[in-house]
Amino acid sequence: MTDLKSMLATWAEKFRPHAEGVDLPPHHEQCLGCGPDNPHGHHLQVRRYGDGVVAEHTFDNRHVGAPGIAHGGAVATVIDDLYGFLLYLVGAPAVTRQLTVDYRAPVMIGTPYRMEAGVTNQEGRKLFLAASLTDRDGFLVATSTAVFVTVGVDHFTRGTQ
Ligand SMILES: CCCCCCCCCCCCCC(=O)SCCNC(=O)CCNC(=O)[C@H](O)C(C)(C)COP(=O)(O)OP(=O)(O)OC[C@H]1O[C@@H](n2cnc3c(N)ncnc32)[C@H](O)[C@@H]1OP(=O)(O)O
Repeated sequence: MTDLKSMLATWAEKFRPHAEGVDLPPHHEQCLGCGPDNPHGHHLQVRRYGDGVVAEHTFDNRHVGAPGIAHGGAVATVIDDLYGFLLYLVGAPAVTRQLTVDYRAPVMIGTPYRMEAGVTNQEGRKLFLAASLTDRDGFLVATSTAVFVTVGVDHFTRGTQ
């Protein structure tokens, strides 16, 4: 299990201002979306893009639903994790309260996609987020919205008790 103390030690580093186009740090080493040490993970790499974030991502054979097509849950996982990188720009930890995905076309295994996400509105603790997934021709394959709610760091200690 990821050591919470070591995660907290990197917290200030993660929430510092990030330059445009530079890779953002993973949430932690074992994160299913972006953790480099998770053998089952997606190893998502994300950059700041203006006020939002962007990633190029290719699903592989670990993420198959129908043959040759990515599992919808895998797609939702990666979108959810992409939203998690917006928190570095917002400057506060938050968790997913609601996630919707509109699957407009199949997401193909072995095909690179561009994913973008941004904050559309903020009301108190609630962050309203939106994301898109497009193929190399700019065809819109999936869209998403989410509501994240900011939490204190103590929220993350539950899994370690
Ligand atoms: C330190 C270590 C850090 C580790 C790094 C991790 C970084 C992150 C990694 C990221 C990885 C990826 C991310 C992940 O995988 S995050 C993991 C998946 N998510 C969770 O586990 C969250 C589970 N839920 C909770 O813990 C609680 O529900 C929380 C704490 C979120 C809020 O419980 P709380 O009891 O406090 O509040 P509430 O539930 O009454 O609601 C709060 C507000 O929200 C409004 N609302 C609700 N739904 C909607 C809606 N559809 N449209 C509009 N509004 C909506 C609602 O009306 C209310 O508004 P208001 O009445 O206050 O105005």
